[in-house]
Amino acid sequence: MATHTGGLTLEKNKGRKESEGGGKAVEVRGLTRRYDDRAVLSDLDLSIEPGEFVALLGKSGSGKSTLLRALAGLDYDVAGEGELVVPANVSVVFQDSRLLPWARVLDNVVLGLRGAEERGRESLAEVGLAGREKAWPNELSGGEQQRVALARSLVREPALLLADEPFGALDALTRLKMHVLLRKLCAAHQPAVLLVTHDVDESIVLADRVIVLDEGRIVAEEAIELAEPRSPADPGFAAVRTRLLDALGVSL
Ligand SMILES: Nc1ncnc2c1ncn2[C@@H]1O[C@H](COP(=O)(O)OP(=O)(O)OP(=O)(O)O)[C@@H](O)[C@H]1O
Repeated sequence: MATHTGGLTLEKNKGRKESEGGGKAVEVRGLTRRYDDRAVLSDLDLSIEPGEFVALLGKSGSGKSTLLRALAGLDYDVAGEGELVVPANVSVVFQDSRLLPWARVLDNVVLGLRGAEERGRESLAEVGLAGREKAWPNELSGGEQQRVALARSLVREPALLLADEPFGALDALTRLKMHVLLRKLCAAHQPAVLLVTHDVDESIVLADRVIVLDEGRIVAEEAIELAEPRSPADPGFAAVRTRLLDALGVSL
């Protein structure tokens, strides 16, 4: 649906198509997005393989969330061009869990899914919350609420998981535990993942590939091929970190 404001043509989810299976999990071609004539994504190309984990780093305002919203089908207030092909089944996790406060934990997980209670219980067990099905969201810690958000995403077996700083509000120790959990969940479910993060070490620990965005363009890309378990103590880890920080304009 197109609307007109101030001479710009705004079109909901312009150029976004659902793939018919097979091929890449994500294919972005020539994606440009503008707010008030200012391009925040410029002619961006990106593809993600099925099951591939891609982390997206970039300074504040570099366009990370704009890209994620475009992939999620949530950019209805922005002008632009380009083509995006994404799977039909996409789940999104945000920095805040966005649980419904009036629904119990299990109901949050299976909301909108028919006959999925057993799968919902299994998902909660997978994220370490067996026995908490009947709790209310406000009875859980921030980390536990994010676990529920992950269970709610994964119970839908998404072909693409989009995560916008999902651990950004958690303390350092909880964040490390969530890294271990997310790696385990991704190994089990194999979604393609695009994770937006400000945390360079988090990107290296989790991703198969790290991309750096600056002013709406990809300025660096690193395939992460480190020995497991990945450790910041590994000299290879430190070398990747230095290159990524350099791309982010931070010199040590
Ligand atoms: N609704 C909007 N109207 C106008 N400008 C916007 C709007 N949303 C985002 N922008 C601008 O687009 C640019 C990119 O924003 P975006 O949220 O994608 O950045 P980001 O890389 O995710 O930043 P952060 O790391 O701070 O979340 C910013 O300069 C922002 O001010």
